[in-house]
Amino acid sequence: MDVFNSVSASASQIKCIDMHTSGGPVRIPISGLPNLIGTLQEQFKQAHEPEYDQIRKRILLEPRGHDGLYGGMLRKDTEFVQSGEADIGVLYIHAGGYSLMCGHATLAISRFLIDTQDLEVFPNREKLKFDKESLTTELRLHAPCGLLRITVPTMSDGKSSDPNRDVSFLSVPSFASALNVEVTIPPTRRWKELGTRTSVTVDIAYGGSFFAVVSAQELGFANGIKDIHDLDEMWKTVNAIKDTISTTAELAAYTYLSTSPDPLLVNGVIVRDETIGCAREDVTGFETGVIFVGSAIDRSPCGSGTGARIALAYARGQRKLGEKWAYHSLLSVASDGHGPFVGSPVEEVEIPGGKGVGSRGVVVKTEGRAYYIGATTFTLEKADRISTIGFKIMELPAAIRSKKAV
Ligand SMILES: O=C(O)[C@H]1NCC[C@@H]1O
Repeated sequence: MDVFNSVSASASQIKCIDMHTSGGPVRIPISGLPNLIGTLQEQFKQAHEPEYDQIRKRILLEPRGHDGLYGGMLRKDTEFVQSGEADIGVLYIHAGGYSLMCGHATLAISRFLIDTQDLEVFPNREKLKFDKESLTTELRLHAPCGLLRITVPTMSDGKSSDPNRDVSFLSVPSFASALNVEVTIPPTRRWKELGTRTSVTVDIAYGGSFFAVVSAQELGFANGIKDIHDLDEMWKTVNAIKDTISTTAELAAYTYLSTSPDPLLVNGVIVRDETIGCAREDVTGFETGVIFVGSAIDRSPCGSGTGARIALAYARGQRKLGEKWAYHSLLSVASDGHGPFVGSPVEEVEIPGGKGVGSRGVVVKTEGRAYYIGATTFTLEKADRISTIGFKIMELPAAIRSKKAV
């Protein structure tokens, strides 16, 4: 224990709680956080500055983390916390940067916020209302995309979360911004399964961030996801779609929010398959999605992508308010159906500034479970020149090419 204790006690330590939501890893730093100030959007911007961003890189990149790792930096002071609209704020972090929304991290962070009684970490913890009847606690989280309203199953002591029941959250309004748009794939970026076709038909929807949604069959995989043998190859396919949307003005126009002057662009591509998945007693249907976000495949069924897919189904008249659907990931299907997210549209709303199909949207409720997997203290020794801001092995060839000869 001597080395364990001395490393844990080092001056440069960052303490983290590690969890996973349906396999999607979530790291929650609870000490050593950057001192960001201002509104949540201002903090979001500041966090990108190298002196602050090195904390994110140190805990999420290699050798301490990996490409698929997500997390949440709790923000005790935001404008919504000051006005009493939120209990606490969060900045979602991942190995590639920062995101507006992360459903799987929200589910994990919410359990942690019920379990912690440490007022240094969560000053408003004692103000949360525990409902003895339903054995749940309500939590309001100020996220970069807006206010999330969360219900956490709680044990009868009111002080700890119940891992045997689903956490759920009501997200910011989700909407379909484009149904059946044709994306013409440049000749050099076409994939084998596309055959002689030159374009694919995709949907674009918002669930806290924008997703392009396309069926595996439309991409040319006749038997759906089962026909996908090489996930590395699939990146080329989804990146061709994503890049074409971003660089084609009339397609990028589908990724605007009225609150933002610039397009937000497509955060991820969801390759869906309605022919596989597993039902649950309380759902009317299911589907499976392989979610390509940033430089990683989502291990979880993707909370923001669940909102986007429900908005699409609702816009097509395929889903009723309150109707539950199970959203599976590759992992939940491979795990005998354990760990889907269950989503349902709960309220139809107007989307400010929305056009056409995007003028109406839905508030989506997403349910899922998160579990603790560890509590870690990371350290940085002064002599260590490699791990200060971490690295991504796949980016090293490009980094070497851009260096001057020494
Ligand atoms: O659950 C989600 O919303 C996220 N999972 C990784 C990428 C998405 O942001």
